[in-house]
Amino acid sequence: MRTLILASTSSARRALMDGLGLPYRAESPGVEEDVSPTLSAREAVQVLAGRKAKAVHARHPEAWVLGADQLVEVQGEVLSKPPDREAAKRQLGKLLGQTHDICTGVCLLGPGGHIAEAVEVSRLTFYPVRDEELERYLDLGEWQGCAGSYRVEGAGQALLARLEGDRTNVQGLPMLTVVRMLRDAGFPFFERPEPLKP
Ligand SMILES: Nc1nc2c(ncn2[C@H]2C[C@H](O)[C@@H](COP(=O)(O)OP(=O)(O)OP(=O)(O)O)O2)c(=O)[nH]1
Repeated sequence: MRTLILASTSSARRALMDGLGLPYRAESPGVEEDVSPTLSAREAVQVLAGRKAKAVHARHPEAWVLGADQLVEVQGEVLSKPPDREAAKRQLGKLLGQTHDICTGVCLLGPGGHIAEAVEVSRLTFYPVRDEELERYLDLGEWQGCAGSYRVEGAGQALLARLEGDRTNVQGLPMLTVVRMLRDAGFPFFERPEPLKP
């Protein structure tokens, strides 16, 4: 039985992997997420996804390891997870009434030097909303732990006027791409659980 490790502390990513039904476990990558400011969002998420996967794979070289990283890009500015409510208000102020890209880098490492990498971009357009509505959304706390300060599968979908691309990519893992990577690596799906030994 293959060992698959999700190199992530993200509950959103775990929820997406849980839905897939493949046996896996999660482990914190424990890496610094600083990158050169000269990198674009697409370049940065690829570098960071690889860094996270490599850190966990170095601890478990016989396992398969999936790492991911996500950033928002709006009018040339790159946004990550807001540290507090005020930062989340500033982020959403940049996104409301605008179109932005959310970029997720993924990296699958396996035994024997297997590596697969991809960057998936979804394009979202938000409604312009009044300040009092923005304050009410911020009060829900969906901004916490989310690049861009919104949850597309939560109340945040009320901000969403248009979405182009993989919706799961917005939540943290581009599942169409993740499934392709896992199939290309020969992962079996829908396996029956091994019978309990008497
Ligand atoms: N549930 C949900 N989460 C979102 C949404 N948009 C962004 N996120 C989350 C997914 C990721 O946990 C986070 C992006 O930040 P990172 O890529 O740095 O990952 P994070 O530090 O959370 O975990 P990791 O680095 O994988 O341990 O934002 C959304 O619409 N819904």
